[in-house]
Amino acid sequence: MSLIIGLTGSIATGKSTVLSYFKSKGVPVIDADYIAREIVEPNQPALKQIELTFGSDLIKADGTLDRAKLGELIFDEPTQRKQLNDIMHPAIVKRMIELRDELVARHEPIIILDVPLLFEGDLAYLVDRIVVAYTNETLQLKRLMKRDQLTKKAALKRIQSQISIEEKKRWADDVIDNNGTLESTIKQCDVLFHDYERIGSQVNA
Ligand SMILES: CC(C)(COP(=O)(O)OP(=O)(O)OC[C@H]1O[C@@H](n2cnc3c(N)ncnc32)[C@H](O)[C@@H]1O)[C@@H](O)C(=O)NCCC(=O)NCCS
Ligand SMILES: Nc1ncnc2c1ncn2[C@@H]1O[C@H](COP(=O)(O)OP(=O)(O)OP(=O)(O)O)[C@@H](O)[C@H]1O
Repeated sequence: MSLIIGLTGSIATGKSTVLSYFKSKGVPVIDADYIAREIVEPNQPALKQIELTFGSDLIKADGTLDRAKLGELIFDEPTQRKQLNDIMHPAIVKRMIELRDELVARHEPIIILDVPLLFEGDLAYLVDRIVVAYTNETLQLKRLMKRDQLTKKAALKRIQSQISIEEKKRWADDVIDNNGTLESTIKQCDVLFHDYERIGSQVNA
Protein backbone atom coordinates (compact mmCIF):
# COMPACT_ATOMS: atom_id res chain seq x y z
CA MET A 1 0.00 0.00 0.00
CA SER A 2 1.14 3.54 -0.70
CA LEU A 3 0.95 6.47 1.71
CA ILE A 4 -0.64 9.32 -0.26
CA ILE A 5 0.27 12.79 0.91
CA GLY A 6 -1.59 15.91 -0.21
CA LEU A 7 0.73 18.93 -0.25
CA THR A 8 -1.09 22.24 -0.19
CA GLY A 9 -0.88 25.82 1.04
CA SER A 10 -1.93 29.12 -0.41
CA ILE A 11 -0.32 31.04 -3.24
CA ALA A 12 3.43 31.63 -2.65
CA THR A 13 3.58 29.97 0.78
CA GLY A 14 6.30 27.52 -0.27
CA LYS A 15 4.73 24.42 -1.85
CA SER A 16 7.33 24.32 -4.66
CA THR A 17 10.11 24.60 -2.11
CA VAL A 18 8.76 21.64 -0.11
CA LEU A 19 8.08 19.71 -3.31
CA SER A 20 11.70 20.09 -4.50
CA TYR A 21 12.84 18.50 -1.24
CA PHE A 22 10.62 15.44 -1.67
CA LYS A 23 11.58 15.12 -5.35
CA SER A 24 15.25 15.13 -4.33
CA LYS A 25 14.48 12.13 -2.09
CA GLY A 26 13.04 10.25 -5.07
CA VAL A 27 9.40 10.54 -3.94
CA PRO A 28 7.10 10.57 -7.00
CA VAL A 29 4.95 13.69 -7.24
CA ILE A 30 1.78 14.62 -9.08
CA ASP A 31 1.56 18.34 -9.71
CA ALA A 32 -1.93 19.83 -10.22
CA ASP A 33 -0.57 23.11 -11.66
CA TYR A 34 1.42 21.12 -14.25
CA ILE A 35 -1.66 19.09 -15.21
CA ALA A 36 -3.64 22.35 -15.44
CA ARG A 37 -1.15 23.50 -18.08
CA GLU A 38 -1.22 20.21 -20.01
CA ILE A 39 -4.99 20.15 -20.39
CA VAL A 40 -5.09 23.59 -22.04
CA GLU A 41 -2.47 22.87 -24.69
CA PRO A 42 -3.58 23.65 -28.27
CA ASN A 43 -6.35 21.37 -29.55
CA GLN A 44 -7.29 20.11 -26.07
CA PRO A 45 -11.06 20.18 -25.32
CA ALA A 46 -10.60 22.39 -22.22
CA LEU A 47 -8.92 25.10 -24.32
CA LYS A 48 -11.84 25.05 -26.76
CA GLN A 49 -14.28 25.42 -23.85
CA ILE A 50 -12.28 28.36 -22.47
CA GLU A 51 -12.40 30.03 -25.90
CA LEU A 52 -16.16 29.50 -26.14
CA THR A 53 -16.77 30.77 -22.60
CA PHE A 54 -14.38 33.71 -22.36
CA GLY A 55 -13.82 34.71 -26.00
CA SER A 56 -11.16 34.16 -28.66
CA ASP A 57 -9.02 37.10 -27.54
CA LEU A 58 -7.73 34.77 -24.79
CA ILE A 59 -6.03 32.65 -27.44
CA LYS A 60 -2.71 33.95 -28.73
CA ALA A 61 -1.77 34.01 -32.43
CA ASP A 62 0.23 30.76 -32.01
CA GLY A 63 -2.89 28.95 -30.67
CA THR A 64 -1.75 28.87 -27.02
CA LEU A 65 -3.67 30.21 -24.03
CA ASP A 66 -2.93 33.78 -22.93
CA ARG A 67 -2.42 32.86 -19.28
CA ALA A 68 -1.71 36.39 -18.11
CA LYS A 69 -4.97 37.67 -19.63
CA LEU A 70 -7.02 34.78 -18.22
CA GLY A 71 -5.38 35.32 -14.81
CA GLU A 72 -6.38 39.01 -14.83
CA LEU A 73 -9.94 38.03 -15.63
CA ILE A 74 -10.45 35.23 -13.12
CA PHE A 75 -8.61 36.64 -10.13
CA ASP A 76 -10.75 39.80 -10.47
CA GLU A 77 -14.12 38.13 -10.87
CA PRO A 78 -15.47 35.26 -8.69
CA THR A 79 -18.15 34.41 -11.25
CA GLN A 80 -15.62 34.01 -14.05
CA ARG A 81 -13.31 32.12 -11.70
CA LYS A 82 -16.07 29.64 -10.98
CA GLN A 83 -16.72 29.25 -14.71
CA LEU A 84 -13.05 28.45 -15.28
CA ASN A 85 -12.93 26.07 -12.32
CA ASP A 86 -15.99 24.23 -13.64
CA ILE A 87 -14.19 23.71 -16.95
CA MET A 88 -10.80 22.76 -15.55
CA HIS A 89 -11.24 20.99 -12.23
CA PRO A 90 -13.03 17.80 -13.35
CA ALA A 91 -10.31 17.19 -15.97
CA ILE A 92 -7.49 17.94 -13.50
CA VAL A 93 -8.96 15.59 -10.87
CA LYS A 94 -9.50 12.80 -13.42
CA ARG A 95 -5.85 12.99 -14.52
CA MET A 96 -4.57 13.15 -10.93
CA ILE A 97 -6.52 10.00 -10.04
CA GLU A 98 -5.14 8.17 -13.11
CA LEU A 99 -1.55 9.12 -12.23
CA ARG A 100 -2.03 8.33 -8.53
CA ASP A 101 -3.45 4.90 -9.30
CA GLU A 102 -0.54 4.12 -11.67
CA LEU A 103 1.92 4.93 -8.89
CA VAL A 104 -0.07 2.88 -6.35
CA ALA A 105 0.00 -0.07 -8.76
CA ARG A 106 3.82 0.29 -8.86
CA HIS A 107 3.84 -0.03 -5.04
CA GLU A 108 5.50 3.35 -4.48
CA PRO A 109 5.72 3.67 -0.67
CA ILE A 110 5.07 7.45 -0.61
CA ILE A 111 3.29 9.53 -3.27
CA ILE A 112 2.83 13.30 -3.14
CA LEU A 113 -0.07 15.13 -4.72
CA ASP A 114 0.73 18.85 -4.95
CA VAL A 115 -2.68 20.51 -5.08
CA PRO A 116 -2.93 24.26 -4.37
CA LEU A 117 -6.73 24.13 -4.23
CA LEU A 118 -7.04 20.89 -2.24
CA PHE A 119 -9.37 22.45 0.38
CA GLU A 120 -11.20 24.83 -1.99
CA GLY A 121 -11.94 21.88 -4.29
CA ASP A 122 -12.95 19.48 -1.47
CA LEU A 123 -10.25 17.08 -2.61
CA ALA A 124 -9.07 15.74 0.73
CA TYR A 125 -10.64 12.40 -0.19
CA LEU A 126 -7.83 11.85 -2.72
CA VAL A 127 -5.13 11.58 -0.05
CA ASP A 128 -4.35 9.89 3.28
CA ARG A 129 -2.70 12.86 4.98
CA ILE A 130 -2.38 16.59 4.34
CA VAL A 131 0.70 18.75 4.78
CA VAL A 132 0.41 22.53 4.53
CA ALA A 133 3.34 24.74 3.51
CA TYR A 134 2.81 27.78 5.72
CA THR A 135 4.06 31.37 5.83
CA ASN A 136 2.29 34.18 7.65
CA GLU A 137 0.15 36.45 5.48
CA THR A 138 2.59 39.40 5.55
CA LEU A 139 5.41 37.26 4.22
CA GLN A 140 3.09 35.55 1.74
CA LEU A 141 2.19 38.93 0.23
CA LYS A 142 5.81 40.07 0.14
CA ARG A 143 7.07 36.88 -1.53
CA LEU A 144 4.19 36.81 -4.02
CA MET A 145 4.74 40.44 -5.08
CA LYS A 146 8.46 39.82 -5.52
CA ARG A 147 8.22 36.48 -7.33
CA ASP A 148 5.46 37.41 -9.77
CA GLN A 149 6.28 41.13 -10.05
CA LEU A 150 2.74 42.04 -8.94
CA THR A 151 1.42 45.24 -7.41
CA LYS A 152 0.09 44.94 -3.86
CA LYS A 153 -3.47 45.21 -5.18
CA ALA A 154 -3.03 42.42 -7.76
CA ALA A 155 -1.24 40.17 -5.25
CA LEU A 156 -3.99 40.65 -2.65
CA LYS A 157 -6.64 39.70 -5.20
CA ARG A 158 -4.83 36.41 -5.83
CA ILE A 159 -4.44 35.74 -2.11
CA GLN A 160 -8.11 36.54 -1.44
CA SER A 161 -9.26 34.17 -4.21
CA GLN A 162 -8.19 31.30 -1.95
CA ILE A 163 -9.03 30.10 1.57
CA SER A 164 -6.67 31.86 3.98
CA ILE A 165 -3.44 30.14 4.89
CA GLU A 166 -4.28 30.44 8.60
CA GLU A 167 -7.43 28.39 8.05
CA LYS A 168 -5.58 25.80 5.97
CA LYS A 169 -2.95 25.51 8.70
CA ARG A 170 -5.71 24.58 11.18
CA TRP A 171 -7.02 21.85 8.89
CA ALA A 172 -3.61 20.26 8.21
CA ASP A 173 -2.30 17.00 9.62
CA ASP A 174 1.25 18.35 9.28
CA VAL A 175 2.61 21.88 8.84
CA ILE A 176 5.93 23.02 7.39
CA ASP A 177 6.64 26.49 8.78
CA ASN A 178 8.29 28.32 5.87
CA ASN A 179 8.64 31.71 7.60
CA GLY A 180 12.32 31.20 8.25
CA THR A 181 15.34 30.35 6.14
CA LEU A 182 15.31 27.71 3.42
CA GLU A 183 17.64 25.72 5.66
CA SER A 184 15.04 25.63 8.43
CA THR A 185 12.37 24.53 5.95
CA ILE A 186 14.58 21.72 4.67
CA LYS A 187 15.24 20.52 8.22
CA GLN A 188 11.49 20.27 8.88
CA CYS A 189 11.04 18.42 5.57
CA ASP A 190 13.70 15.93 6.67
CA VAL A 191 11.81 15.19 9.89
CA LEU A 192 8.53 14.82 8.03
CA PHE A 193 10.03 12.55 5.38
CA HIS A 194 11.27 10.18 8.08
CA ASP A 195 7.82 10.29 9.74
CA TYR A 196 6.20 9.40 6.43
CA GLU A 197 8.64 6.53 5.88
CA ARG A 198 7.80 5.24 9.35
CA ILE A 199 4.01 5.60 8.89
CA GLY A 200 4.29 3.93 5.47
CA SER A 201 6.18 0.96 6.89
CA GLN A 202 3.62 0.56 9.72
CA VAL A 203 0.79 0.55 7.18
CA ASN A 204 2.59 -2.18 5.25
CA ALA A 205 3.63 -4.23 8.31
C1 LIG B 1 -5.60 31.40 -14.39
C2 LIG B 1 -4.36 30.75 -14.93
C3 LIG B 1 -4.43 30.61 -16.45
C4 LIG B 1 -3.16 31.69 -14.57
O1 LIG B 1 -1.98 31.09 -15.01
P1 LIG B 1 -0.55 31.47 -14.37
O2 LIG B 1 0.49 30.83 -15.26
O3 LIG B 1 -0.47 32.95 -14.17
O4 LIG B 1 -0.53 30.83 -12.92
P2 LIG B 1 -0.32 29.28 -12.46
O5 LIG B 1 -1.12 28.35 -13.29
O6 LIG B 1 1.16 29.01 -12.37
O7 LIG B 1 -0.98 29.27 -11.00
C5 LIG B 1 -0.33 29.92 -9.91
C6 LIG B 1 -1.13 29.77 -8.65
O8 LIG B 1 -2.37 30.48 -8.77
C7 LIG B 1 -3.34 29.88 -7.93
N1 LIG B 1 -4.55 29.56 -8.74
C8 LIG B 1 -4.62 29.04 -9.97
N2 LIG B 1 -5.89 28.89 -10.37
C9 LIG B 1 -6.64 29.31 -9.35
C10 LIG B 1 -8.06 29.38 -9.15
N3 LIG B 1 -8.91 28.96 -10.09
N4 LIG B 1 -8.50 29.88 -7.96
C11 LIG B 1 -7.64 30.29 -6.99
N5 LIG B 1 -6.29 30.24 -7.13
C12 LIG B 1 -5.81 29.76 -8.29
C13 LIG B 1 -2.68 28.61 -7.38
O9 LIG B 1 -2.15 28.87 -6.11
C14 LIG B 1 -1.55 28.34 -8.33
O10 LIG B 1 -0.49 27.63 -7.73
C15 LIG B 1 -4.10 29.34 -14.30
O11 LIG B 1 -3.77 29.47 -12.94
C16 LIG B 1 -5.29 28.38 -14.44
O12 LIG B 1 -5.46 27.79 -15.49
N6 LIG B 1 -6.08 28.21 -13.35
C17 LIG B 1 -7.21 27.31 -13.34
C18 LIG B 1 -6.77 25.91 -13.01
C19 LIG B 1 -6.58 25.71 -11.55
O13 LIG B 1 -7.53 25.77 -10.78
N7 LIG B 1 -5.32 25.41 -11.14
C20 LIG B 1 -5.01 25.08 -9.78
C21 LIG B 1 -4.84 23.59 -9.72
S1 LIG B 1 -5.58 22.86 -8.28
N1 LIG C 1 12.16 30.06 3.21
C1 LIG C 1 12.22 30.93 2.21
N2 LIG C 1 13.02 32.02 2.27
C2 LIG C 1 13.05 32.93 1.28
N3 LIG C 1 12.32 32.86 0.15
C3 LIG C 1 11.50 31.81 0.03
C4 LIG C 1 11.40 30.79 1.03
N4 LIG C 1 10.50 29.87 0.61
C5 LIG C 1 10.04 30.29 -0.57
N5 LIG C 1 10.64 31.45 -0.94
C6 LIG C 1 10.38 32.22 -2.17
O1 LIG C 1 9.02 32.63 -2.06
C7 LIG C 1 8.35 32.47 -3.31
C8 LIG C 1 7.15 31.53 -3.14
O2 LIG C 1 7.61 30.22 -2.84
P1 LIG C 1 7.11 28.97 -3.73
O3 LIG C 1 7.24 29.29 -5.19
O4 LIG C 1 7.82 27.76 -3.20
O5 LIG C 1 5.57 28.97 -3.28
P2 LIG C 1 4.36 28.10 -3.86
O6 LIG C 1 3.48 27.83 -2.69
O7 LIG C 1 4.86 26.96 -4.66
O8 LIG C 1 3.64 29.16 -4.80
P3 LIG C 1 2.50 28.96 -5.97
O9 LIG C 1 1.42 28.13 -5.41
O10 LIG C 1 2.08 30.35 -6.17
O11 LIG C 1 3.22 28.38 -7.14
C9 LIG C 1 9.42 31.98 -4.31
O12 LIG C 1 9.94 33.09 -5.00
C10 LIG C 1 10.47 31.35 -3.41
O13 LIG C 1 11.75 31.41 -3.99
